[in-house]
Amino acid sequence: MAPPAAFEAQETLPQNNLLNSDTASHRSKVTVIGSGNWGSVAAKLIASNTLRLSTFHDEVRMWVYEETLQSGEKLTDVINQTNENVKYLPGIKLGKNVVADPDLENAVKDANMLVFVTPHQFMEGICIRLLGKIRSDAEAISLVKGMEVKMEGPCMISTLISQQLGINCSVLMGANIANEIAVEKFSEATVGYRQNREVAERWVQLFYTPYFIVTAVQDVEGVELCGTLKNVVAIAAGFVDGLEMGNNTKAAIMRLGLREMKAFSKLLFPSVKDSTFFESCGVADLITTCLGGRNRKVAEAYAKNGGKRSFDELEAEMLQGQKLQGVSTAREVYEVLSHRGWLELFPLFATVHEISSGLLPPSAIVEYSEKQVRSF
Ligand SMILES: NC(=O)c1ccc[n+]([C@@H]2O[C@H](COP(=O)([O-])OP(=O)(O)OC[C@H]3O[C@@H](n4cnc5c(N)ncnc54)[C@H](O)[C@@H]3O)[C@@H](O)[C@H]2O)c1
Ligand SMILES: O=P(O)(O)OC[C@H](O)CO
Repeated sequence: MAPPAAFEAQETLPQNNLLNSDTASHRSKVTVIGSGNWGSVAAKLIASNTLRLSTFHDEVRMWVYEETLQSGEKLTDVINQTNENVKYLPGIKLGKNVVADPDLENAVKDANMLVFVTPHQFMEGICIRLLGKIRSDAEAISLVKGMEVKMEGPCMISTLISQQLGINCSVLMGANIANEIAVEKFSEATVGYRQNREVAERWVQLFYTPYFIVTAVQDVEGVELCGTLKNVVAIAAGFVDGLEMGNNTKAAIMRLGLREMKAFSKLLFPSVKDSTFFESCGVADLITTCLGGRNRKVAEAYAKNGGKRSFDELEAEMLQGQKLQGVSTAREVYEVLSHRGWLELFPLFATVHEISSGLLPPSAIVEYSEKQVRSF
C-alpha cells in the first residue's frame, strides 16, 4: 500500500539505496537492544526492510532480557521457535530474520547500527555493560522515552549513550502506540538527528514502511524531550479520566501540558525548535498517549482507587511486565525543577509528581486545572 499523499511530510526521505555498497561485507548489521512491546514492533519494522534492501544484512539481532515464562521455557527460545514475542507482543510474527539473543555482548558484537529500545530506567546499566564491547564505527538510535537526572543535571538517554559509548546517537519518537503499528495501522514518526543528514537518511531507510512514515528533523533534544515529557502529561490525562472530568478538561490539560513541554525543553536546550512540537513526536504523540497509552490507563486506575493502590502495584497487575515511563519521568522532572528553582513555572509537571508520589490526592488535579484555566 502506498502512503496517502496527504500524510507525506515535507522532509520525508526517499527509499533508494543510500549506502552505495553491494558487497555483503559492507552491508550494515542491525541489532535491536530491547524486546518489549515497542522493541518487538521495531524489530518487525526493521526486519521487513533489511530483507528488502541490499544495503543491510538480512538478519536482525534482538537482545532479550531473558526471563522464564510460566510454561518453564525461556522467552528467547520461544521467540526463536515461534517467531513471536509471546509475552510482550503475542500474536504477531516478527519476521524469520529476527534472531533473539539473551547475550548482550554477543548480540552487539558485529553490529554497526544499534537501536536502543528499553524502558529508560535500564539504560544506564545496559550502557555500562556495553563499554568496550561495540564496534568503533557503530551509529546508535534511541527509541527510549525518558531521561536520567545526575548530579550535574538532566541527561537525555541519547546523551547517555553518546557519552558512555563514545558514539553518535540519533533518536526516533512519534505517535506510536506499538500494538497499532504491529497490525500495520498507519502512523508517522520523527527521527531527530544531530549534524549528519546522511546518517538520518540511513535511519529513515531502516524504519520507513508504507504504514510507518518517518520524517527527519535536525533537533535531537527537541524530539527526545517531546517523547519524554508527554508521558508526564499522559499521567495527568489519566487522572482526569479516573475522576470522570470529561473531554474538555482533558483537552485543557493537554494544552497546558504542551505549553510546559515546550517551555521546559527550551529552558534546558535553547536550540530546541518550535517546529519540532508540530511533528509526530510533538503534538501527535501527546494526543495519542493521552487517549490510548499505558501511562494514561494506569493513572486512570490510580485516580479511580483514590490513590490507595500504588503505581507499582497497578503497573504489575495491569501491564504484566510492561513498564510505565511517566511516573519516574515526573519524579525526574520534579528533581530538575526543585534544583533549579523552577517549580512555580511548571505547575502541571509538579502536581503530577506530587499526586503520583502520594503527597497530594488525585483530586488535586481538579484544583490545579481550574486554577490554571482561570489564570489564562
Ligand atoms: N509500547 C509502546 O507503545 C511504545 C511506543 C513508543 C515508545 N515506547 C518507548 O519504548 C521504550 C521501551 O518500551 P517497550 O514498550 O518496548 O517495553 P515494555 O514496557 O513493553 O517492556 C519492558 C521491557 O523491559 C525489559 N526488562 C525488564 N527488566 C529489565 C532489566 N532489569 N534490564 C533490562 N530490561 C529489562 C523486559 O524484558 C521488557 O522487554 C520505553 O521508553 C517506551 O516509552 C513504547
Ligand atoms: O503506552 P505509553 O503511555 O507508554 O505510550 C506509548 C507511546 O509512547 C505512544 O507514542
